[in-house]
Amino acid sequence: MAGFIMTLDSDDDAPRSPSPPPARSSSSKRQPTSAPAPAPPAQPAKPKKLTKKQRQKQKRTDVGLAAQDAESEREDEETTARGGADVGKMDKGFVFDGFGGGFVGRERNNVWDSGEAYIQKRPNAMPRVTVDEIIARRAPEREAALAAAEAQALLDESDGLGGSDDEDEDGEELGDDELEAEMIRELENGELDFEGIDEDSDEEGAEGADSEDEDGEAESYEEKADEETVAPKAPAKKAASAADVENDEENWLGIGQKSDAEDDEEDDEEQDAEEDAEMTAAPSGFAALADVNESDLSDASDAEAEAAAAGTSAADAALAKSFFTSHRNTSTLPSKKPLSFTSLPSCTLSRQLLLALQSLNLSTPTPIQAECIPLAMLGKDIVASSATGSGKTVAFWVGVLERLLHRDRKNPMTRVVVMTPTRELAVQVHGVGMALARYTDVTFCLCVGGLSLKVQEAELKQRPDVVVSTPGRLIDHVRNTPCFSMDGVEVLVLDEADRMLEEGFRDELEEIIGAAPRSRQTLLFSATVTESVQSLTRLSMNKPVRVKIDEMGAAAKGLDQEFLRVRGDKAGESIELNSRSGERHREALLIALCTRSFSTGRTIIFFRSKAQAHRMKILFTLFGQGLERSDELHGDLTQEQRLRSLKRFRDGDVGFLLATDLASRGLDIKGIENVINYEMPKSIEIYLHRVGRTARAGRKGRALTLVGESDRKLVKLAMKHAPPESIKQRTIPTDVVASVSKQLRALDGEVKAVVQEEREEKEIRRGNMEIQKASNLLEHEAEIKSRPARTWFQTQSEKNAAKKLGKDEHNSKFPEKQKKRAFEEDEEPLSKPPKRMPFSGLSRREKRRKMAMREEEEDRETGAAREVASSVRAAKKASMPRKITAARPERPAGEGGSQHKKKKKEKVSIFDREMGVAGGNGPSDKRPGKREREMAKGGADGKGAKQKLGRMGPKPKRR
Ligand SMILES: Nc1ncnc2c1ncn2[C@@H]1O[C@H](COP(=O)(O)OP(=O)(O)OP(=O)(O)O)[C@@H](O)[C@H]1O
Repeated sequence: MAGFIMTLDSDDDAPRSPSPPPARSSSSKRQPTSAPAPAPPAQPAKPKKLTKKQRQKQKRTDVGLAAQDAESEREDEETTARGGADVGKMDKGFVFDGFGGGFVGRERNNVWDSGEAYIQKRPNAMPRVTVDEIIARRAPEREAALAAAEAQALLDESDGLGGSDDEDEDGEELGDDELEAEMIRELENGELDFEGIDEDSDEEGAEGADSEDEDGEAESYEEKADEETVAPKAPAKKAASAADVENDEENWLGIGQKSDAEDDEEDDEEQDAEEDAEMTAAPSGFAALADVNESDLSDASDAEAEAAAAGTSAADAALAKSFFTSHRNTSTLPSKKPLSFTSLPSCTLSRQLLLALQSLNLSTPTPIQAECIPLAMLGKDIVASSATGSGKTVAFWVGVLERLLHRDRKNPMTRVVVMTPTRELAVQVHGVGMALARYTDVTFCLCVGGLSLKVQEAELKQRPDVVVSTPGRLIDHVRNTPCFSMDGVEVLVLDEADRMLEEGFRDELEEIIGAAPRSRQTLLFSATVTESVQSLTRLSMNKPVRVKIDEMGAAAKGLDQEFLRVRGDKAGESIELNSRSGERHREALLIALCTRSFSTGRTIIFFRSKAQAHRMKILFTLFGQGLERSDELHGDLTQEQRLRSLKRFRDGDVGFLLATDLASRGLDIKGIENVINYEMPKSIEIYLHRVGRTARAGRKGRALTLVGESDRKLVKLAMKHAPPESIKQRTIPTDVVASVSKQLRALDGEVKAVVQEEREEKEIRRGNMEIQKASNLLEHEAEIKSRPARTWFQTQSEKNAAKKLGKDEHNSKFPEKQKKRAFEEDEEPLSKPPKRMPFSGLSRREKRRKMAMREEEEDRETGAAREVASSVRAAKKASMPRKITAARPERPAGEGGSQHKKKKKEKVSIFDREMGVAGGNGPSDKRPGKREREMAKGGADGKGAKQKLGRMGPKPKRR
């Protein structure tokens, strides 16, 4: 991680006036203090000899003046810059006065880099080979293959066989080309969705770089697109359906259409007929969204959907009334003059914090800040929500830090815990806190998974005032780090609170709440705070104040939302219904978009699964044309890789970040201009958080979502809270997608080869790890064994169950068909039926039975190995010191068996025993089994029996 630079305490724009010491991470005396600006050479009129003390005083004054001058100059520059067009407007008259969109950048501190100090240093660890490296490694091979293919094509052409692909290629190739040709035919016939570009996308089309020739070809695409829009190429017999599709395309978002009662009546019959047709014949797919009001989305279901999205019901509303302390936003009243951080109502911020805010170019509080800071300083519990990018992080930090400035310094302990759902967000929040506390003596520790436990333990020993953490690592420290406890916690902050209250975090949250004192202050922040009081009651809050700035479901003000409709490969078929070909089309669409309309600026692309994001990274790199400037961000990477990806994206080294929902919440990266959703998540919350990565802090941004038929409800919800002019429909020219699709198909072999190499690399790495582990164990056995085992509050199965629950909850927000769509790396030709899993289609019971049988078979096969293992176990047990107990009378032979046997023996009546009956309930004289006979032979102490048992091999599994 040599690339990481700690610039947190760089003094680039820190005021040079005398200031309190900078905030530090508890172990980090590592931060150098701000260097004073060089003093200008003093030119006294009459040189006069000064004493040492006077000289020092003079120097200090000069430095102070110089710093003040520099500061005021900088302020002038900033004021000019702020007047520029870059400053966006927020509702309720608020205008972001800073540059916004990131505490990172030229003049800001790289708050993200605060995680660098915690990166785990494993000198012996084998480095992971990235996709880029593998593809670079394979470059010569690939070039050779391409050259060979070209030569072959030339040869074929000269032989007169090259005219038709269908005739001259071998079987496999022919199949692919046939499919390709068919697809192009369908596209041309209007059966597929990729229609001509519309007016909205003209501009972008012109900007876009093309696949082969950056300028010329892009223009020609555009021309074609225009032609297609005006007069779509379609065979005569298809003309009618193509026109239908065209109409459908034109109004499917319903922009500018009103659901008037009159129109309703007129349209009703038509719609009914359409709906019927949709239900019976091949559905026309994505019926115009303009009709959504009248068709399947009735007002009632609308309200339902919204209530579901907001998590509310009438009962909830009543409960909420009694649960919350009523609060009226005062800072957003129309009559109210714009506030500043120095004139917040009923609170005065300390100088240190004001200086820090100023150094971050923050002078006017956003509405959420103006409301929450005074309440937080009063020690109130808060449940706060406002749109993405509206400054919630500063809103909680300022109040918390202000309270900390009045702490009892003689009694150091962790008083504030801030929790976030993801590690990256924790790094960011920690960085912002450090930046705001730079002129205070407040100490911090970042405790997140994937980063060094040792560094964290060392810092926790120093009793930092603030711990920023993810839930899992926090619990780990509470249980296993002796010097850390949550007994002194006075403030608990849950950032992205609604996510933290989801099932996946439920148990962990309960554990943390249980560990913190009841008297603490609890602050909950999110753009989509849950309205369900039920889940909030779990946090045992004390009459919280509900601060709500924006409507639930509202996206950031400067956001343009575009939707690109995706259909399946047959007319009217939704993309979800034919997964594999559907996936191919989406891939082609995405690549076409990224090479044309989204080729400039920074774009974050969201995928539902890690596999999808990774596959797309391979495709992007192989496809080239600017797409190789991309990185992936998901849970399959190491923490170091994750942070590095973010850094490269932030610094503009890569233009595309291919991410999972890991990056959907909270991340504040300056300069993200575009967000693309590879598919629509099935919840408005996830959608809002994803698209909220752009258009932050009053800036402009663009979000594009590929939508299928089943996404209609959500598209409508997204449209509901957005101004109509911010909603756009995008289409891509048919031939562009077809051409991309063809190129992607040509890459299939290479993709497989890369995946194979990755697999091999992984195996090698795993093998090396095992060797490393074994040699560590041999070398440091005593030390390793003497370490106390780390404990966890759940058993492994409980942990797995909780994990699964969380996953299920997240997945439930995607359509059923998409859930199964996880792309298989070893993809089969489209014509083949999907691969069936073993035992798929069987009932659960039958499946279990079959699995048990298979296990048994395996057991039998590996019987020899098991026998050895169990003999070793038995020998070990035998060599263990025995418990010293009072001597027992020797049992008669055959009675020293297992617990199970003992129980059986207990049932034998005294009468039977005296009569010498071997066992059983009656005098039936059941013949002793093989085990009993072995035991009887083994002697009274049972030792021999155990050894024999080992030799006998594993006990057969119960059916
Ligand atoms: N008072 C302010 N004036 C100007 N810019 C601000 C102000 N407060 C915060 N910002 C800027 O707003 C950006 C977004 O802030 P922040 O990350 O806190 O948003 P958020 O509301 O937490 O978003 P999300 O819901 O996505 O987590 C930051 O980059 C910051 O620079």
